[in-house]
Order: sequence, then structure tokens, then C-alpha cells
Amino acid sequence: MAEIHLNDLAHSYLAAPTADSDYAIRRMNHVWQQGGAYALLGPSGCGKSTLLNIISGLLAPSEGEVRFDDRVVNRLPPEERNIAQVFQFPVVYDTMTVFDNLAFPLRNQRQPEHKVQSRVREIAQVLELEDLLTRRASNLTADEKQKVSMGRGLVRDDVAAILFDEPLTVIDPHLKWKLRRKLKQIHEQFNITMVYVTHDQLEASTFADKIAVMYEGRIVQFGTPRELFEDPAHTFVGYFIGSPGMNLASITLESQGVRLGTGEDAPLLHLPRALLATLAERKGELKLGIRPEFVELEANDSSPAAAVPDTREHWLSGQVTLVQDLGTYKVVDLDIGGGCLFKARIEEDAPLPTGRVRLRLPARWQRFYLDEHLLDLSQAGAHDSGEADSLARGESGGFAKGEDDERPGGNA
Ligand SMILES: Nc1ncnc2c1ncn2[C@@H]1O[C@H](COP(=O)(O)OP(=O)(O)OP(=O)(O)O)[C@@H](O)[C@H]1O
Repeated sequence: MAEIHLNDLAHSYLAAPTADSDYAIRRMNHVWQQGGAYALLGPSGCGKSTLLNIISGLLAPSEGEVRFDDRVVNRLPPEERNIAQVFQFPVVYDTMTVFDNLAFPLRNQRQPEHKVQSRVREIAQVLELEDLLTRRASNLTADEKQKVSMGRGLVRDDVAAILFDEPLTVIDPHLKWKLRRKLKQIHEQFNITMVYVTHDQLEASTFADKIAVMYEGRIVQFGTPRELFEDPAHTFVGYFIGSPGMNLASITLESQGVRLGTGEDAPLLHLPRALLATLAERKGELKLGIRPEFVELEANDSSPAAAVPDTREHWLSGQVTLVQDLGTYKVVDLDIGGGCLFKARIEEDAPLPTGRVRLRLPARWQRFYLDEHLLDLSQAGAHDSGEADSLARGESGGFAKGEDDERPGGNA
């Protein structure tokens, strides 16, 4: 068992890296605590596999150190690290039986045969492989093979952590959630640190207590699914997490509020003075973000007045351009001017908005970003407590999708 520390870790596949973009892993510090169930979530090419391979020892980092508790392991080969890795494609010895596959790591350690027998049967029971123990691995289905791969990681009781690199890629969709549940159950039973790599937010949130979101070689946020949903620390997290992702708009400050987007029709969002004063102190590119779940729509208003910009705080006017019915909810596309296309997620049975509508961006759910990073405006009156009732809508608990929705993460 071990706590895994990544200290000033960086990795480039180039011999002489110069720019930030030459690095697959950009300088990072991170701790995976003993016994945690973690997901490493990010789009293709962000460095997830590179990071796992560095932890397991398949790859030596070009800079920084990997420590298991107090021990620097940079120079330790994989077999001496007590880390098991399960890959995208099952790795099984086809000519061996399932039993012998599971027994392989123990026999390698020259464990006594009675211990091998009892441990293999214990793991086979957990993974529901008992009836297959005498079968040759070559005769197994893809998901059975992947369970054998997982079992080989679990069978050793000296394993400090198991790293899963997109382990459900080859699994039939209807079996995916079953295996995910199984993994969760195994985690609870064995108290092993597990890091689960995926680009699918649903997979991440059903497996992990905490998710590390990776983007361009960095962990841009490490938090619970709820934290990632409610307070994305980086615009990428806002955009990548959620269905659909966060609405984001560049803003410029004016005396009464902020102008969203650019151009003559850029709408003005009225904001409190204290908040404007705080935003004015920040130098860099400012953005406003709000999740589609928190955008409130007012009943259609076809009177000419509806075309006039709204001067109430937190209200805007928008043109409905599309309504998509996604079964349990609808997504409304809104052109709010300034080149900004916002989305609102509404209940299945909510009235269908058409034409021009009023939309409210509750202060409680507005987020402001400086150079893509979340600003902490808790002292600046950004959130008015009177809007806490929005919380009661309940959809803020995370990724708000059904178990069987296998749609890849966000809108990336
Ligand atoms: N062996 C290699 N040699 C050179 N560049 C590599 C190598 N492996 C990965 N890279 C590059 O490093 C970056 C990170 O790749 P990595 O495979 O770690 O990302 P990933 O998030 O796991 O992606 P995916 O989800 O597609 O597997 C990418 O730009 C990739 O092209």
C-alpha cells in the first residue's frame, strides 16, 4: 500500500524539449492517496497514458520524481513497483487456463500452492469467473478476457495500486456498467488505490470519488464530480464536463455590467457594482461561464418589447434557434447576440420555448474566468444568497446522465 506522489514531474518524448508544447506532461505536482478511487479524465492526447506509464515504471520521466510514500521509485523497474496495470486490450496468456492466468503472478513470486489456490478462487469469485477457471483463455469473450486481466492485477496482495487504462474500450456497451460496478465493489472490498483512465465523464463519475481532469499535459482540476460540475476550475473543465458543456463567453467591462462577446449586438449583462469593481482589478482575458442547467428561461414573449435588451440584473434576451429533445430533458440553443450561442437545459415537460425569450443567469451560478482559470470572487458579492433556491433544482449533483448513457464526455 502506498501514497503516490508526483513531484515536479514532467515528460517530453523529445530529446531536447524547449517549448511547453514539447512536453506530453507539463510540470505537475500531485498526490494519489492510499486507498482512493480516482479517475484520470481528459481528451485524446492530453497525456493520460503517459502519466500512467510513468507511475507504473514503463516510462522514465524526463524531469521530476515519482515517490511511493517516502521512496523515490524513478529508477525501479515495473516489476519492483507493486503496481498492476490493466490496459485497453486484455492481456492474457491464450494457451493457459483462466486459473493459470490468475495464478501466474503468484507462482512468479513462488507463493506456496495452497495460497495460490485459495487466492485465485477468492478473486475468481469476486469477478464471477468461477465457472470459467478450467477454460482456455483463448475461448473467452472480450469482457471475460478483460476480467482475467483485472484479476491478475488483483490477485497479488502486495499490490499498492492498480492503474486502469481505458479498460472498458473493448467491452459491449450493455456489459460496461456491470463491470464498472464490479470495479467499484472491488475497490470497496480491497481498499487498493485505483486510478482509472478514461475520456468518458460518465465512466469517471460512476467509478471515482475524485476525478483529475487532464488538459494539455496538466491536471487542471482534481475534485469530486460535484465540484467539477459546480465550480469548474478551468474553462476546459466547464466545457468538457457536463451535457452539454458550460456556456462560456468573453466579456468586457462597462460601468453597468459586462458586454458578452463582440460586435454591435453584444448584449450587456447588468451586474452589481462591487463585483464589477473586483473584476476591473484583474488584468487578462475575462470570461463568463454558466452551466446550461442553471440558465432560466422566461415564458415566450412575442411583444415588440421583448426585442429590447433587458435591463434587469442577470437577465438577457435571446432568440431560440433549436430545441433538441433528448428524452429526459431538452436542450435549447439561444442566440443572445455578440456572436454568443448559449444553451439552456430544461425539463422534459417544461413549455417549449420559441422565438424570442428572456433568459436569466442566476448570480449564484455565474462563474468568472481570468485567462481560463476560475476567479475566486466569494468576497466580491458575486453570489447573492437569495438564489440558493436554485440549488433545490437538484440537477447540480454532477453529470446528470443516466447509467446507460454511453455518450463520450462533454462536447469535446
Ligand atoms: N511513444 C511516443 N513517442 C512520441 N510521442 C508520444 C508517444 N506516446 C505518446 N506521445 C504523444 O504524447 C502526447 C500524450 O499522449 P498520451 O498517449 O499520453 O495521451 P492520452 O491522453 O493517453 O491519449 P489517448 O486517450 O488517445 O490514449 C500526445 O501528443 C502523443 O502524440
